[in-house]
Amino acid sequence: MQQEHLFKVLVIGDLGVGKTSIIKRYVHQIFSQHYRATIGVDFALKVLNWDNHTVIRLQLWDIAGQERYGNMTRVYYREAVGALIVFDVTRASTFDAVPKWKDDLDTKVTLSNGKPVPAVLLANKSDQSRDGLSTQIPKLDTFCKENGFVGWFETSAKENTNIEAAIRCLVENILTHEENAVSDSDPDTVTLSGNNNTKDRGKARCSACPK
Ligand SMILES: Nc1nc2c(ncn2[C@@H]2O[C@H](COP(=O)(O)OP(=O)(O)OP(=O)(O)O)[C@@H](O)[C@H]2O)c(=O)[nH]1
Repeated sequence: MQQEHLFKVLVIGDLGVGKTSIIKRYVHQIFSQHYRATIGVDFALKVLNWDNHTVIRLQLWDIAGQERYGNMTRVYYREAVGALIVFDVTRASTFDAVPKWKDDLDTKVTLSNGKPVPAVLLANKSDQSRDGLSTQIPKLDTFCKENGFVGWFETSAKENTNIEAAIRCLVENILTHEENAVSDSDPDTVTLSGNNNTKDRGKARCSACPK
């Protein structure tokens, strides 16, 4: 029997870190150097044929970086089941803002069982030099454990590095949470298996993926 899921996923992080570019690369396979700030929120939909009997509709919410200083995020975050938090490896201030974005997320939305929504950290623009962040990147495993991220990936929207892998990691974690939530009430739950094929390069860690 065919299973369908609709997952609302937030893409958040400071101004200009590459949120829109990551979504455009993932959904439309395009990249542009041209920067146009997102105002408020934008949306994109990606349909994934996850396996032979599972279709996933990913509703990606591209939230403007400037919203960190606004009050709208509570409205945007409602009913989200996962998040990508993005920083720019060329600007340390965008990494310093990551715990603020994570706090914002965790205080404004939780899963139906009260647990935090799974979040994956993206170190974007990995095609550029890491400037002030060269000492932090090797410590991202520890940073993720301390800040409650399920995994992290060095990504490049420009070169299409690790974006599919990062989103697959997030979806695997969302599915795991869903299974746990359903199996609490339904002992006949079917276990889903993810697709782990990847050609992506770059450093990464995902708690739901085989090591
Ligand atoms: N070199 C490089 N540039 C990138 C990458 N991703 C995004 N950019 C550039 O960074 C700039 C900002 O990208 P956006 O995707 O608009 O950033 P954003 O996070 O959506 O910005 P806001 O909507 O203002 O929050 C653009 O000029 C992009 O071309 C990347 O992986 N590598």
